[in-house]
Parts: sequence; C-alpha cells; structure tokens
Amino acid sequence: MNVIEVEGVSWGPRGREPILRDIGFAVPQGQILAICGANGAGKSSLLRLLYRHQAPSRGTVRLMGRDIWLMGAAEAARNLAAVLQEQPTDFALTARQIVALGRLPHRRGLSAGLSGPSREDAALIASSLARMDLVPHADRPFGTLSGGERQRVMVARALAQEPKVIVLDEPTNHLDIRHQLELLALLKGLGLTVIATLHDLTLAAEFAERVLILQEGRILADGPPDTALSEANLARAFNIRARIDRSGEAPRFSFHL
Ligand SMILES: Nc1ncnc2c1ncn2[C@@H]1O[C@H](COP(=O)(O)OP(=O)(O)OP(=O)(O)O)[C@@H](O)[C@H]1O
Repeated sequence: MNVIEVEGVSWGPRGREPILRDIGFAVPQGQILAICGANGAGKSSLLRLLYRHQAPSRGTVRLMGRDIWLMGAAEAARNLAAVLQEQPTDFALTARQIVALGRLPHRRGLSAGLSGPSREDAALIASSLARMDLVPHADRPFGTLSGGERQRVMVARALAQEPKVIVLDEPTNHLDIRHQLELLALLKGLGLTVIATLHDLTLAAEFAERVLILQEGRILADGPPDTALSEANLARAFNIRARIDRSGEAPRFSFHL
C-alpha cells in the first residue's frame, strides 16, 4: 500500500510563478526516501505539502489513501510526524514536556492538553527520550540544550507521536557524525515510512532505498541511489562536475566546479 501519493502537484506563492511543477510520486509503506537537490530546488516546499502545512495549487497529496486536505489536522498528525529545521520557541518547556506534545493528536475531548499524560503516554514519552539518548537531559529546559540535543528532542517528539510516516527536513543538521549515523540507523530500524531531505549525498546513498532529486521545482531523478545519484544527474542538479568511485563498499563522491 502507498502511504503517500503525490499526483500532478504544483505549488507557488499566490500570484507568483510556481516553485514546484508537476510533481508525482508514491511512497510505499516502510520505504526510506531521501530528497536531494541544490539550494532553492524546492525540497522544503515539497515537504510542507506532505505534512499538510501548505495546500498544493494544483494536484493532490494523499496520506493513507485520502486527500490530506479532506482530513483534519489531528488526523493527519496521527499518521504523519514532521521534524523541521525551525524549532519550538517555547524554550522554557523541558525536553520531556516537548516530547509529550507528540501525544496531543491522540488525545480527545475537553481534557486534551489540560490534564497530564496518562500512564501509557508517560511510558511512551520516556521510551522515546531513551531511544534518542536523552535521559540525562529529559528535565532540562529546551533552551539550555545544544543544537544536536534539541534536534534529538524533536525526533523523540515525532517518535512519541507514533506515526506511520516521519518527514524530516535536514535531520542530520547540528548532529555530530556519531549521532548522524545513529539517527539514520534508528530511523531505518523503525519499520516506518521515512521521507527526509538530505544535503549529504554519501549519507543519502547509504541510508535511503530511493532517492528523489529535485531541480528547479521538478523531479530530475527518482530511483534507487545507484541510479538516481549518477554523475550525470549530480552534474545537472548541482551544476558541478561529479565523480563517483564505486570500487569500495560505499560510493565515494568527489565534486569540482
Ligand atoms: N512563501 C514563499 N514565497 C516566495 N518564495 C518562496 C516561498 N517559499 C519558498 N520560496 C522560494 O522557493 C524556492 C524553493 O525553496 P525551498 O525552501 O523549498 O528550497 P530548498 O530546496 O529546501 O532549499 P535549501 O536547500 O536552500 O533549503 C526558493 O527560491 C525560495 O526562496
């Protein structure tokens, strides 16, 4: 089953030229998809359509088979969690309280948001913090955490949301190399559908089962890393000369102007 379906989608700010043009792809359950492309290619704009922040000007985005704009925000959030580059401004909340926000779409009725988390929710919040190596920081105010620790809090919040799809915008930003590898391994091991923008092509090649390359708002390539991340595609997408050495275990990229 396809968890996400994007069909004939264009998007642009009202009254302006479209930024995304005629985008179409479907993501089957459990697939790990990396979205790559140059600065300004439209990666974050495409993610905003997937996590129901912006509606397409043309075409449809379907989540679990239903038009995402025919479901409510809470229903979309029960199925899809987003980890964004912009982080909450409520720096006084503790890491645990931010992770607890991930449970809100699952709570119903008048008590939602007012009462404390149930025992099951508290256990889920604690295990999400533990998976992201945040136990020592759980009760510190978010504003006192390092950039990498904050990023891990945002991923823990997404895990606590128990979604079917996680969409991440540059998730490895701010993370040291160990935490980058740990995060990508953890995402891969979740058994969920994962869609992430990644600037690091080596990480994309290792992590993703499928790579979608955007160029000036259109899909330039969509396929397994070995075919999508070709020298010719990278040269076009980034306007550089690319060499790929595939003699080792993982491809080694080198780039020249
Ligand atoms: N609301 C908006 N109004 C006007 N222009 C916008 C708007 N949102 C995005 N753009 C423009 O659309 C283009 C694509 O932006 P987007 O942030 O999607 O690119 P990106 O591929 O994520 O880039 P980066 O790698 O730099 O993060 C950029 O030129 C950006 O300035």
